[in-house]
Amino acid sequence: APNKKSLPPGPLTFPVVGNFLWLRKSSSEVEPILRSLHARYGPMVTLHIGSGPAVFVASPTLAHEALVQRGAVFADRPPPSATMRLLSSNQHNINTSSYGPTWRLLRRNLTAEILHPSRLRSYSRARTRLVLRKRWEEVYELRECRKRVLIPLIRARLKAKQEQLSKAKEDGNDGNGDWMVPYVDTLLDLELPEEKRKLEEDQIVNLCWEFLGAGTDTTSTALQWIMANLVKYPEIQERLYDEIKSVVGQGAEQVKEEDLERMAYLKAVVLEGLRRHPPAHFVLPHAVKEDAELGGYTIPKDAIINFMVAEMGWNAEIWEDPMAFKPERFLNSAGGVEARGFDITGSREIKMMPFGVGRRICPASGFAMLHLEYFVANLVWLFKWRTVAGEEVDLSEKQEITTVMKNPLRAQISSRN
Ligand code: HEM
Repeated sequence: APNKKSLPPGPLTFPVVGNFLWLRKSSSEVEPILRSLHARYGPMVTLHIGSGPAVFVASPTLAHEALVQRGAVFADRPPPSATMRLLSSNQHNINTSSYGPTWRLLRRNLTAEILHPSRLRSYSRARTRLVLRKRWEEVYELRECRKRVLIPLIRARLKAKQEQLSKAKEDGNDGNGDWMVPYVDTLLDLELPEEKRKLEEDQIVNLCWEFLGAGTDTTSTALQWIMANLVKYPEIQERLYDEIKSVVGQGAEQVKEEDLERMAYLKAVVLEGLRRHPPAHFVLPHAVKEDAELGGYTIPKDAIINFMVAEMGWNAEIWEDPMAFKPERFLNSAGGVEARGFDITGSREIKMMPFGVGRRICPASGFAMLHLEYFVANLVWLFKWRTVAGEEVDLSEKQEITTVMKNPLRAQISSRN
């Protein structure tokens, strides 16, 4: 029986250099090792890496207990490293701030003002247009698009933002429809709870960076995985095309946001993409403010605790034939409803958690779902996607900031009309 006073089991020493905080390289080296440690020791294991112990939880039931049932206990973040403190303007952004009033204020500002349904439409249109407007070459690389369009865009925006910020008060310029401006405006108005003062300029730039950074790589990675599967499995793409046609009607110029909720198979395709290929294989590191118990073990307050997102989505006790890409697993026998009603927040039970769950769940999960549906629907409605002659879609993974395709998707696309 586990000793109630002890950390979860694990190897005594573990020769990994690097840190887990930002899901970088080391996590891809550690993931297969963790898998075998879980097979040997059970659903919770401890690794001693860097400064303190890091506990990894593979069980959806224990994740639900920690993050949902006892959410407030497990909602903290570990103290940042010196570098991270600098990069986050001393923890003045959402993902690094500890569980408390500053975190709550910044997070509420984002969800209430920016990710609010009334604003979603213009954001998602602006971002979607970026990709759809691109010249579509016969063979097109989505990842190239990420590099060529999104990253320069972020750089330009940030630069522009810094310039705009210094001018913002004088000319009240809305930056010519610049879609970041409303967020900046909300940030200019905020007063920090403990310090009773407005945000400083670098903190505002930092929050904009978080907004762009957290949303761009994750979303484009998910999109690429989904499109890769639609190229690899043309019958799924055709079924999706048929569903879109039945909703928007022959000859429709594009799929509109309001059409999406009538497309159950579309939602199933996006969910299956996030289950089989979650962009983040782990959540961001969590911590507890006081020593806490979980699964019969102690989680000390200096430990990192993380949850194995990808493992949960691939759990054979929950998902039949888990490594196969089968959107219809989300449909009920009547062909709908279940996918539309699927609870991605895991509030009742966790079957997958691509956005995390509980207090620290991705604040943009709804936005990201909507955006992915909008992208996928339009890309399939406007173009037929096929493998490039003589090539096969390779679903091998590679760890970057997110888990991306080792061999980026290449596809032959042709206009549908
Ligand atoms: C497919 C797209 C996305 C995926 C898969 C995703 C996934 C995640 C995950 C796994 C976490 C960590 C949860 C935890 O630590 O427990 C997270 C946190 C976060 N995400 Fe997302 N995300 C996506 C899109 C976005 C977008 C579009 C934005 C912003 C517009 C965003 C903003 C954030 C922020 C601010 C946090 C930190 C939350 C906190 O610490 O309270 N994400 N996301």
